Formats: sequence, C-alpha cells, structure tokens
Amino acid sequence: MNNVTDPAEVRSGGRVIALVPAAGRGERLGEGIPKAFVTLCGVSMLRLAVDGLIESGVVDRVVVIVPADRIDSVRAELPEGVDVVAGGAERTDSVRAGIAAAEDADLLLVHDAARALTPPSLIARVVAELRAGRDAVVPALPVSDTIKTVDLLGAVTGTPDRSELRAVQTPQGFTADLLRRAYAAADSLATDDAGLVERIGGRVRTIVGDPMAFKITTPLDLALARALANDEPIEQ
Ligand SMILES: Nc1ccn([C@@H]2O[C@H](COP(=O)(O)OP(=O)(O)OP(=O)(O)O)[C@@H](O)[C@H]2O)c(=O)n1
Ligand SMILES: C[C@](O)(CO)[C@H](O)COP(=O)(O)O
Repeated sequence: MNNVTDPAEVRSGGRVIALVPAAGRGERLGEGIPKAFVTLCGVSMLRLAVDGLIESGVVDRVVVIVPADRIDSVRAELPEGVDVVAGGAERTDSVRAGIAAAEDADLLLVHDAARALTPPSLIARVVAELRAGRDAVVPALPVSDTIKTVDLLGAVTGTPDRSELRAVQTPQGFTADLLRRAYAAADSLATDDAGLVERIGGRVRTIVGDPMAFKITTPLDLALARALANDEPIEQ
C-alpha cells in the first residue's frame, strides 16, 4: 500500500482513487431501473464511466458505489480490481461510503456514473491540477441561460450576474485529507462534493469543463447521449 504523507510526495506520487457514485434511482430519467444500469450502445452508464476513468491512465484504483442489491452483479460486470460497495439514500451518503472504502487514497476523484461520456482527457486534466498543487478542483462551464432565483411560490427574487455563474461537472478532485475533513464536518446534504469543502473554508478551483461530461438526467439527455455514443468515438 502506498502511504504518502509528505505534501510534495502526495502531489507527485500520491495514490489516486476515483469514487463513482452509482446508487441513485434515476427518477427524472424514468427508465424504471436505477440510472447507472441504463445502457448506451449496449453498455451500462456505470461501465462507460469506469472505463473512462481507467482509460485516463491517471487513476490507481476505482471504487463504485451501487444499490446494495446490485453488488454481486456489478462485481461480475466490471473489470477485476474495481471495488464495489453499497450506497445510501442520498448522493452525499453514497460518496461517504466510497470515502470510507478508499482509506489508502492520497488524492480522491468523485465522479458520477451519470456522466458516462466524460472524456478521459478531462479526468487527466483534473488530476494534473491536483498534482500541480491545487487542493480542490472542479470542471466547470459557463451557463448559457439567464439564471433566476425564485421564492417558494415561483416569484423571481433576483437575477445573478451570469458572468459569475458556472455549471459544475465531475470528476471533482481533492486531496484525500481535505475531502475527508469536509465530510467529517458535514451536518447536512450537499448537491456536490466541492460544496462541502467550501463549507469548511477550502479553496476550490475551477478548470474548463467538457460538454461531453454532461449529466444524463432526463429522457432528452439520454436521447442525446445515445446519439453521441453511436456517432462518436467515446474518447475525444
Ligand atoms: N443515493 C444516491 C443518489 C445518487 N447517486 C449517484 O449520483 C450521481 C448523480 O446523481 P443523479 O444524476 O441525481 O442520479 P439519480 O439520483 O439517480 O437521479 P434522480 O435524482 O433523477 O433520481 C449518479 O451517478 C447517481 O447514481 C448515488 O450514488 N446515490
Ligand atoms: C455532483 C453534480 O454532478 C455536479 O454538477 C451534481 O450536483 C449532482 O446533482 P444531482 O441532482 O444529484 O444529479
């Protein structure tokens, strides 16, 4: 086991473990099965996401987090060496389970099975930023719509300056120590892992994301992903 503690060594030779939360229900997709097991070109989103991480060449170990009743079938489907653990009710719970299983990590990536077409080059760029000295790195893209804040009745309460807004993607990368501290301090759920790091005062750096890393959430997203998976090589 690599047990690097020197910060410089963490950067240069530290062990990278990627967590792939895949225990969601996929209610917005509405396919009737957990989303990570919906297929593109006959391959599950989970398998595509794992393959992308492996193809990036920058990940030492992959831990997937799945519904408890899928553990055995996922072990059979995924390449040998990929670890499989049970998820929880919310994404934050599932990531927490993955962190517990990644005790030998120096650097942690948290990815979504739902971002099945993420190019390996994006994964490599996130790890390169961590190795260059960043503690928390998230891929992000400018938003193309105007974003409004609203109250519970739907009345508009504000229009944030769009130039300051970004839509963030995964994988999000962290030093393992920082992410563990963020999760230890978390007393409520977050919609992304960087949000928990922000809550403990961590500095999170964005890098330019990739449109192919979009999250397959709705039936329209799935139609787009299936069209892209048929028409394009997965690697960019
Ligand atoms: N309890 C949960 C909820 C989500 N996820 C994972 O987190 C990623 C992003 O979540 P999302 O896209 O919201 O997936 P679902 O929760 O499945 O979608 P929905 O909210 O529509 O049910 C997905 O890979 C999903 O499987 C998870 O591991 N455990
Ligand atoms: C983590 C995430 O993919 C970053 O954009 C996103 O916040 C997950 O949100 P979801 O509602 O759980 O899909």
